[in-house]
Amino acid sequence: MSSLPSIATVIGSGTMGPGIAATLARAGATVRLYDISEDAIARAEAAYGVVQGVLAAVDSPSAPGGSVSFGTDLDAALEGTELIIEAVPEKLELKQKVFADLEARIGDEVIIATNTSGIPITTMAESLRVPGRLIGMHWSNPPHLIPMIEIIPGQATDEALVGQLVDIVKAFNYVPVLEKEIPGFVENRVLYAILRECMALLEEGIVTPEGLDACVKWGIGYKLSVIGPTRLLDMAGLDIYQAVSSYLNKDLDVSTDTPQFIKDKIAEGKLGFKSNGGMYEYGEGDVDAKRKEIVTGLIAARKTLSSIPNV
Ligand SMILES: NC(=O)c1ccc[n+]([C@@H]2O[C@H](COP(=O)([O-])OP(=O)(O)OC[C@H]3O[C@@H](n4cnc5c(N)ncnc54)[C@H](O)[C@@H]3O)[C@@H](O)[C@H]2O)c1
Ligand SMILES: Cc1ncc(CO)c(C(=O)O)c1O
Repeated sequence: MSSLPSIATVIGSGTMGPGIAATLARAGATVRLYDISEDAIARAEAAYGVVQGVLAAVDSPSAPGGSVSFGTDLDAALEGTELIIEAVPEKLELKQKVFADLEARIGDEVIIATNTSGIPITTMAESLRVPGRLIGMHWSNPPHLIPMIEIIPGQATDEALVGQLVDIVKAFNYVPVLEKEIPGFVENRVLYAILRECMALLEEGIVTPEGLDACVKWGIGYKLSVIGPTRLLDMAGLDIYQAVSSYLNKDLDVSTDTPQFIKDKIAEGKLGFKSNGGMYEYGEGDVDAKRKEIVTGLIAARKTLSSIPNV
């Protein structure tokens, strides 16, 4: 755990911040979780116990001395910090304002890692006093359960920082995936390619939502959780891939915009779990039950996947 910073600060305690803070703290870091919203901090404090239980259940690496403190005082959150992880909403101007507020308070040696889902690091760094300190650190949701982090240097990122962040990620036993900068990074490019085809199949009435979920979960997710797409091609045979891709690729969806039926749902206020309806409808208590089922499933799957060889 020697590469782990002693003190780290997480900026933004919404969906991602608390799980990120808890993961670092369990590995031994003193973590300060900061938000501008008192309500968000209160929610994060309430959720922290649950997240700690989940980390214990998956046997997440643990070292003594770690802690999370919660607050809306930025100066206090930054005192002595070595690593800042920014997890505020995905808006370039907001992130750049946050970076300016941070840089007014920290020394040049402090690392800023951004959890952006895909805004180019190079663009974000343009407004920084010390552009070399900014690097992409894309956690996957839920961050305390998915043990993989994409690391994306921008054009201005210090070369030494790349290796340093790789070592930090390894120190809490996550898998660092180093990438070149590209919109959406690798994980979301693959996910959005899958989602584009899925939404087109639904829109054309080819399959029901239930059928689609079962097909992707068992036919694709189950297999890919064990072998990965590159190895899958070796298992299937490159000749089979050529035979199928030669007629299928030209038939796949290539739309460049969000599907109209998704836009219509959003216009009706159907956003998913957060509005008790989206792709599916949810009655009283259904969303909480589904959330629990998802966490239980992810815990069980992570334990299993951690216990089998990387093939
Ligand atoms: N939600 C996901 O599944 C997910 C996954 C990977 C990456 N990300 C990325 O992580 C980042 C955060 O996403 P999220 O889903 O946690 O967002 P969120 O909206 O749930 O939470 C953001 C938090 O930031 C706070 N905030 C707003 N302005 C602030 C400021 N100036 N200073 C401090 N805090 C401020 C808000 O009060 C809120 O609590 C985004 O860049 C997002 O794209 C999200
Ligand atoms: C649909 C979707 N879009 C973005 C993200 C975060 O980058 C996720 C996720 O689960 O992490 C997602 O599911």
